[in-house]
Amino acid sequence: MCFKMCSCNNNIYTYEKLSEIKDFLKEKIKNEPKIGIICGSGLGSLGNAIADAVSIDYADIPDFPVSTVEGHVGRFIFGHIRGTAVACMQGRFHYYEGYPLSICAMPVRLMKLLGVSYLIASNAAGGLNPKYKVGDIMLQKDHFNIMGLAGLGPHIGPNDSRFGPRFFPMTNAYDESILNKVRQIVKDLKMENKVHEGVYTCVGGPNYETVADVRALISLGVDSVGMSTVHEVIAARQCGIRCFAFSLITNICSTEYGTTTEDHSCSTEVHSEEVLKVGKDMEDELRIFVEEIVEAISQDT
Ligand SMILES: O=P(O)(O)O[C@@H]1C[C@H](O)[C@@H](CO)O1
Ligand SMILES: Nc1nc2[nH]cnc2c(=O)[nH]1
Repeated sequence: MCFKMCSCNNNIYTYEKLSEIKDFLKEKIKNEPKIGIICGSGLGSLGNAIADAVSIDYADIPDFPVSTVEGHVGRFIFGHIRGTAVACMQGRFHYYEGYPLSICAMPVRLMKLLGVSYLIASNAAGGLNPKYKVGDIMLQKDHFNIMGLAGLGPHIGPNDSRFGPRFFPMTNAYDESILNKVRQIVKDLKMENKVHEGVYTCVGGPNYETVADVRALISLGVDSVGMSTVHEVIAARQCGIRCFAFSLITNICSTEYGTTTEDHSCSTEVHSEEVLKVGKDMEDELRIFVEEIVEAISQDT
């Protein structure tokens, strides 16, 4: 299948096509997943604690895109976390890979067809809020949809109401009742010193931000910047999935021009190696954090 799409959005992932993919997956999995989990860059190990795991590589799913980025394995893991059936994406699709936002967010619609009613999305992000440190976690209280303001979204083009209404609110995009449960988990796990709440934004990437970009985003009230999640949450809210998302702060975005070192790099530059390393360093702590969240959500009826 050709993944090229024009901006007028002839979405190849129609309801019928996603139903075919759903049927293909359903034959391979034992239980209907209740919670969908999307692992951010370097955070794939969140899926390693899944019991009764059935792994399905994206490459083995008919007509499915593939992950092209380091830190994104490119497979679904279906199974259980603390007794709750989950569908975990070890690898997501990004706009900068050349996929339109409708394809980047398509797996969320697929998860809905599989039975998912809650989404936990994670991302690696740069910290803009001066209080943030590398290794901190930012619970997404909200997002600022820069790409949407520029007319890009997962839902541009003809609307199939089986995926949800044409117009829908985003006022409570991030579910307050899940956030309350997570606030309690943060206290119980004694993580208050490294957990914040803030506003995330997704930019097109794949380059990181200039100093001017960073200063502008800060002035707009944004606390963390990445290259994903927003369009996934939009697709999720359109089809009625309740959402929780968090950023792992993998680097601090620089508001000052750095000094150039002898090898012509810059003292304040961010590199993808450090982004992935911070994810790796945090994997055990984050896995427990996500397990607790799954358990708390599963008590919600
Ligand atoms: O998939 P996420 O949003 O975690 O990935 C972020 C954005 C880029 O893909 C990558 C940059 O290092 O991390
Ligand atoms: N756009 C963006 N994405 C990131 N992902 C991890 N760190 C960053 C960052 O600083 N900027």
